[in-house]
Amino acid sequence: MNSVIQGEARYQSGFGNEFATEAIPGALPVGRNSPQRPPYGLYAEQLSGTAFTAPRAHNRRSWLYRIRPAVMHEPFRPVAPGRLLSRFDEVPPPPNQLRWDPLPMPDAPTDFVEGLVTMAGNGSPDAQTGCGIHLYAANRPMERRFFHDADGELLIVPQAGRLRLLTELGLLEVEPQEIAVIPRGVRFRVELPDGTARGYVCENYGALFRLPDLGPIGSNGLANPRDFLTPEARYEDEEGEFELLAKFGGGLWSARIDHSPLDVVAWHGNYAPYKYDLRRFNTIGSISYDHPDPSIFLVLQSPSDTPGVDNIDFVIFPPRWLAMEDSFRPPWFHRNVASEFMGLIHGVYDAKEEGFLPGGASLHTCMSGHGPDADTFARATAADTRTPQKIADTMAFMVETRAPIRPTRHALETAQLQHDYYRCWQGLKKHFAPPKF
Ligand SMILES: O=C(O)Cc1cc(O)ccc1O
Ligand SMILES: [Fe+2]
Repeated sequence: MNSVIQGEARYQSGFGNEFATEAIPGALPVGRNSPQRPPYGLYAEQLSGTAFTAPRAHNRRSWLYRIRPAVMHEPFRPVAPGRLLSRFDEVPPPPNQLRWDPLPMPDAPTDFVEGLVTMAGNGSPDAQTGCGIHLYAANRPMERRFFHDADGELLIVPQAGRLRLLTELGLLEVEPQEIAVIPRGVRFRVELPDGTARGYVCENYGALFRLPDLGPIGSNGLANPRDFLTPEARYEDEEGEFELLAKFGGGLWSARIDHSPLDVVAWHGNYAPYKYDLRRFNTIGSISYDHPDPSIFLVLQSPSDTPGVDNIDFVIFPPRWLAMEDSFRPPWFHRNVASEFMGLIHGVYDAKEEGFLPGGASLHTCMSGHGPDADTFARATAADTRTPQKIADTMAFMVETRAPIRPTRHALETAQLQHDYYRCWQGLKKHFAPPKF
């Protein structure tokens, strides 16, 4: 088997492959999914991430061979969801440009789920369209508790501190500048190897993230499929008092469970968590003139029902060379029918000299004007564009959505909101000098 070993974790490479993995040799049934008696007394269970009848190219499901079936837990009861939300009608969405300082690390003991704070979103889990955009800041591991999100798949973007994601289908270890995707419904718990962790989560209510078509780019480029890593099977055989948390219907629920649900000894299929190192992205740009549309930086897309118009585009702005001649090289001034929520993982973003901090966030909603701040404009209009320029030490990302992104009440009332954000454009000078006739 083509195994990729990183630290303690073992992965299989490829995007959406038909993987097959067993923690004990012989645990995977051969030739059928649901034999009368699966090997070693395991239970067979199917986990479907798309409709049974979805076209083969988009059909995602896995078969799990586990010590106990997932149904074995006590009833779920609602619990206070903290600041984790799936409703975006609390406040009228302002058309203002918004920006936030990083979320402070918590004072009180806070695990990954407790540390989730919803900043914005659109659509709804029931409608199976849109997304929730959350930040997290955590300082303790999830102990004796597990979580699954029935509302959407979770795209996790660590900004500070590594995460150990122990999932039903195996272990993912991710660090800042890597991302992880946990499919809808997959149970997991999060440990913090560095003691604390902070980052972003995009909860995708719509179609599963996939790699975009490459069109005229050809058969390689952007995020290459083999750089996506899915864990090999790994299981816990533990009994005791545990808690199973579920996000469902926008709410948070809790059930007692008397064993670890991470008890999948073997699995096969194409519905599984994965991780990707954003530094592997094959960035493509202009080698003649002009700054291309940010779609050139697309890592993963969640398509909508309208061809070419995505529910979510997950886009990154990685280190790269700028070679465009006689061009304004940074992102241009623009307004967009789509809405743009951005985060900064590392370094400085090339459209903002200051104020957009690692761990911070910005939101430029449908048709709100934005672009380079006054300092960036001054620098870029004076730059010598006869030579290429390297943008190094940077990693920003954007969650771009078809529907307007609506901030939560918390996002508009938090102390992290930068009330003076608009000022970064107020220094743009009038340069108009018409010819005198
Ligand atoms: O607004 C932004 O900073 C994101 C962005 C970057 C870019 O290179 C082109 C368009 C765009 O919206
Ligand atoms: Fe933009």
